[in-house]
Amino acid sequence: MHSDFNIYGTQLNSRLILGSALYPSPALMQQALQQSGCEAVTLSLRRQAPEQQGGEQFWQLIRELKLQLLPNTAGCHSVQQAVTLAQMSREIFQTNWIKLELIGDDYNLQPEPMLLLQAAEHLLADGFEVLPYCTDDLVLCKRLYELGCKVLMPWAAPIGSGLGVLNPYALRTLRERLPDATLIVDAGLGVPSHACQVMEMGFDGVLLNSAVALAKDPVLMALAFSQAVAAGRSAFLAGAMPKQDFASPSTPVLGMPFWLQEAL
Ligand SMILES: CC(=O)[C@@H](O)[C@H](O)COP(=O)(O)O
Repeated sequence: MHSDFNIYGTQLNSRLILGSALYPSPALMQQALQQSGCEAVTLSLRRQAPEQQGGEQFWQLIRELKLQLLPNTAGCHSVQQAVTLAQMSREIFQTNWIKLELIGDDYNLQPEPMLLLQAAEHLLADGFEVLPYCTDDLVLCKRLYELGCKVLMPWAAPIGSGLGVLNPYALRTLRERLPDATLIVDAGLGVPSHACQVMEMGFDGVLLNSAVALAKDPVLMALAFSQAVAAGRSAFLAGAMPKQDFASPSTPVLGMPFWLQEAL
């Protein structure tokens, strides 16, 4: 089916973006990415120290997949760090995409909103296509969008927590108030139903890592997430029935049964 999902003009058929860290082995990472059908993968120059990830084998397997690379600035705490890492990533990975992560609190890895705005402005002016990882705060998201970030990545919950959507009201509000922004929920999803939930809300996509990489069977979990994302998207397009506080029989009992009518 034709997809209208795009990131800064690059069309993607899958609305699932996966991370490349924390897998039991590079080979399992490759299989999980393949099984998920994802077309973009996020990776970090800083975190993915070659010796921790299987060295050259890691890069070889990533290259073989021929996915869109989404470098991220994971672990950065200042504008300067994030900008420098983004520039290095652009040179190495040959892409203008940058997932901008700028951490303001080390306990819950919460993004630093003020520095995020500064760094986004700087990178946009430098020709980057910026995907900021942000909280679900409406005003912050509006400011990032107004700066020129066409894609926003609000969190569902802290990275690696697996808690799922902590504030459905905030995410619903973002979707309603920023109808033209591409909104990808990033971080904190633990099980496929969490991904399905945000897709049903009308989010454009999801990005996740831990839930797949740390599953007992990452390959099967990758498949489950891709199915959940597709199901949530179809449900959003189909339009859910309205909720109500009272019962309404789904099998009408008005009138006379047809067999009784015939007998009379
Ligand atoms: C891989 C990556 O970019 C993470 O920083 C991302 O935010 C995913 O979070 P989870 O690991 O909670 O899915």
